[in-house]
Amino acid sequence: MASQVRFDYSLASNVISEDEIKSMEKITNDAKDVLLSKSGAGSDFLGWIDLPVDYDKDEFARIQKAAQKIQSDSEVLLVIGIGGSYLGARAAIEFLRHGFYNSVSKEIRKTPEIYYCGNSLSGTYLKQLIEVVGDRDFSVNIISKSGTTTEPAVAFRIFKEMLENKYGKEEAAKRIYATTDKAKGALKNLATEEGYETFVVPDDVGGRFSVLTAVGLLPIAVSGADITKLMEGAADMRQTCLNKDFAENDSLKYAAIRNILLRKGKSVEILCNYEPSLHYVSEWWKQLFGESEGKDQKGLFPASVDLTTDLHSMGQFIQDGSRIMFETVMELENPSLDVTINEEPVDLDGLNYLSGKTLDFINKSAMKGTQLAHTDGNVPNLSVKLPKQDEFSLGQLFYFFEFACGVSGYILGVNPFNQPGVESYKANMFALLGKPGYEAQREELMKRL
Ligand SMILES: O=P(O)(O)OC[C@H]1O[C@H](O)[C@H](O)[C@@H](O)[C@@H]1O
Repeated sequence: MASQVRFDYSLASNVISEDEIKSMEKITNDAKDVLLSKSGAGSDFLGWIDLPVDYDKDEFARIQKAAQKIQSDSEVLLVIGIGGSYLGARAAIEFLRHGFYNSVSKEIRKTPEIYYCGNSLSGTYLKQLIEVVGDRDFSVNIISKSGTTTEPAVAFRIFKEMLENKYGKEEAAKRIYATTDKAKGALKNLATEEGYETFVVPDDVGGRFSVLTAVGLLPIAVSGADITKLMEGAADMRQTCLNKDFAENDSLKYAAIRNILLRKGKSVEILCNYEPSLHYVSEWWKQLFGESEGKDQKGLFPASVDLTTDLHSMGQFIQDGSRIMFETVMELENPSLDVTINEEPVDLDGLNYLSGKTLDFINKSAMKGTQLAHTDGNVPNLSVKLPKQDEFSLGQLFYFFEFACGVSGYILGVNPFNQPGVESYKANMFALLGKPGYEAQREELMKRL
């Protein structure tokens, strides 16, 4: 059997009793039943459950073809999207491909440079990105499920103009790939009008659960990562999540333990990594859990730290500040690359005690030491073990967290699949920008500024 992403809470066993687990097991199994029987709130957004086995195979082939075309005719790919239309692709590419992807030589990378935009409203960022693209050949993947989100729409308008000026309208259209709703939204209309190749975000898959649709798959494929293996990993984890009982179902256990800790007053979960390549997996995870659970004045606040880096900035607080948090450590068990420390004839820096040791050994020692120190400081420590830095493991990890998130949301008693709270800032922003239809609200807001 292929090695599995696993969950381990043994270091937290001092704060969680067997009785608590027994009673949460029942609640967790009920939540799983609600999820799988599609009888809970938001049940029209459960397309992600079967996605790893039940996806559009023709579209999948089209994604691979489009990726090859982009690889052959572009030095740069711009991925325009925000939130769920951005974080999954970036998480995968940064985890699976070279840590200095855009900086290494083309001979090493072999695929186009990839830059992300439409994930902020900074003019400086866009201006500088235009400079980076320069006069090189480029393509654009505009990704927006709704097709109406302001940040990506603004960035797209700018790069669409740049493409049309460079290649002419007809040729530019062949370098624009639109991933959006199958029928509605401004982007869909634009794509139909201009003849762009389009990919579909299924109706029943919400943005933050969409990494295994064209949303994530096209940029990931362009980067040279193997999207077939990514789907296989997710499918493998799906089997476990759907079919195994609680005792052998780590995703269910993770959902259960985090809810036990929440009910004990731990209101912040910090996802930790010891590999820089996992940074954007944490960013993806924060949206997944934050938007799914943070509502009705409830939910764990999902935070993240990169370690050991942040031990030198946030370590003090975690060890010794307000006792409001627990940690979930993503542990990469077998990194694909490593470095060994050499012996120096004169031990001037005092590091000879590490000679012959690998960085991974030092890193894991730092991790274990930190886990014990934080446990002693009353920060319960959970761990998610990731066997390898490869597509199969990452596919498993994505599904592991998605399934836990759906179950955990139902344990919490919220609708894990909507995000009504996101609209408030948008309405204010539109009013302040003078968007037609927001006149009354604009007047009210202007009085407050
Ligand atoms: O894909 P889009 O429709 O452009 O949405 C992008 C993101 O922005 C929205 O405001 C939602 O809160 C997110 O859930 C979504 O992932």
